[in-house]
Amino acid sequence: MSFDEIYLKANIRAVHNWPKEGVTFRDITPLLQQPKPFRMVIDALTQRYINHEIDRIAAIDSRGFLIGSVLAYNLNKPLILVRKKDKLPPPVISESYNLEYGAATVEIQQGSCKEGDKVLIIDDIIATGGTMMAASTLLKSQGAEVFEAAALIDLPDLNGSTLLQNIGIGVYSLCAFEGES
Ligand SMILES: O=P(O)(O)OC[C@H]1O[C@H](OP(=O)(O)OP(=O)(O)O)[C@H](O)[C@@H]1O
Ligand SMILES: Nc1ncnc2[nH]cnc12
Repeated sequence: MSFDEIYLKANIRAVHNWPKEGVTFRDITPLLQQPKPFRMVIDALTQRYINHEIDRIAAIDSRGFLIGSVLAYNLNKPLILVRKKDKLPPPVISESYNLEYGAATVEIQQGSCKEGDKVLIIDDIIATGGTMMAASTLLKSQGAEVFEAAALIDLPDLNGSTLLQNIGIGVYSLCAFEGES
């Protein structure tokens, strides 16, 4: 593990049995409350994507907005909001999915991307991969391509990143919690 990964992980709090028994919630609020690790996240993602031909950034409601909007600003790219159900004004398209502790529906506005656009999806965490998968389905239904699915945290034990890679979606994360409670 690199020093940067150890440092980022040290600023993410484990909350056991929340929001449900058996789930270890990875709380990024300590990281957000300190400029240094938050800047590390944004700078690392900016460096990774700055020289790539990406047309748009899609950020996922709500924690993904915190990272994705700053990244879109840094990379000077249009921002697509992938929002929870009934938050975006119509016309929207919807996709439902399961996540580690429940089920949800996400939506994007029709016309938020164009045929052939290369879209980078940003979220805070990949767990089961259901949210990234739903976002990808919505974007692809509009003719866009997913450039990569990027997150601050991966939880490989929940197989989401493997699942995404198996269907041809590249995955990138800055740190992982594996075999850790
Ligand atoms: O890989 P998955 O199993 O889909 O889980 C990851 C998703 O779960 C969390 O979102 P949540 O729905 O809790 O919303 P929030 O960001 O508004 O807290 C997290 O922010 C990711 O979007
Ligand atoms: N374990 C977890 N911690 C934080 N966010 C999550 N989203 C899905 N699973 C999660």
